Amino acid sequence: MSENPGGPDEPDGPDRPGPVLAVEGLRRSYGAVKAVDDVSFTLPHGGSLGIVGESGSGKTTTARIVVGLEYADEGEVHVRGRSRTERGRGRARRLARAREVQMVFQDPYSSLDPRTSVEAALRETLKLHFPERDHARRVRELLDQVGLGTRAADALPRRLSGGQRQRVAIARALAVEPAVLVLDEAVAALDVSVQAQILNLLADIREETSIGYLFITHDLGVVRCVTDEVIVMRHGAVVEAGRTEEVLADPQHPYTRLLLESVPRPGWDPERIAAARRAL
Ligand SMILES: Nc1ncnc2c1ncn2[C@@H]1O[C@H](COP(=O)(O)OP(=O)(O)OP(=O)(O)O)[C@@H](O)[C@H]1O
Repeated sequence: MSENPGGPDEPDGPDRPGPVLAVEGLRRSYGAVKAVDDVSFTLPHGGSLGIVGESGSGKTTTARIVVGLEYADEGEVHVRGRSRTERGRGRARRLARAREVQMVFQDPYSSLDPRTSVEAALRETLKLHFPERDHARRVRELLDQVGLGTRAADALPRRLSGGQRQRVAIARALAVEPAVLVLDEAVAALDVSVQAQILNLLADIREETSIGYLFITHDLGVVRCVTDEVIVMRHGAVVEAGRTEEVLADPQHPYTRLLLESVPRPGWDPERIAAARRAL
């Protein structure tokens, strides 16, 4: 049987027409809570889309549905034109789904196995997805790509800083050569200077590869830095969407304006923001 579950009908690359990721009419409720309420968006090949909103707005649930960690009550997720919402059967299909979309989580401390060295973690992933390849060479390439020296290769996660761990998590995701990388608050736990390094690294990787990014964040600074387009979520629904620079320079929805005004700066008045929030 073919080990290529994608089959010959799975074209790839930036020249392929259509978005790399298309999300249509997603809905997910938990009891009476509409966590995701009719969310649609597309991500072009090699593009970077931010999903921004406050805690509880439905960003993470949307991301988890895209990755396949959560199911949708309604709606469709397509990667490279192929549906992800049909439940895949069999190991080969599961691996193929994992190769389509990878996720980097907020907490680099809990996302790595404390007993596994960096090199072993990368080798494990490579063995699973590309059993026939030269893993030693690929491990070196991946470490190089995320700016980690060979010294880091032998280290256990606890010997690494938060920024280094996040580099390992990114390398492990890249090892799978996904079409889409979902980053859920991936720099939120890091110091500001380390955040900037990781965001620069992600920008470089996007330039070098045709990978598309879906950035889940509450941080408008992150959105400004690394996304081309943004959608703003509130109470599970998309309230505004557009080019990042346009949305941030000229927000149309009162909630987006409030999010922008909520960023602390000199002369900032939290009382006024709280009143505006109550009025919304
Ligand atoms: N497994 C679950 N069971 C019950 N309710 C849930 C579950 N997951 C999410 N919710 C609820 O769905 C809503 C959206 O949550 P979600 O985590 O997607 O928002 P978010 O914008 O990512 O917030 P945060 O940044 O705090 O994670 C919230 O009201 C949340 O309490």
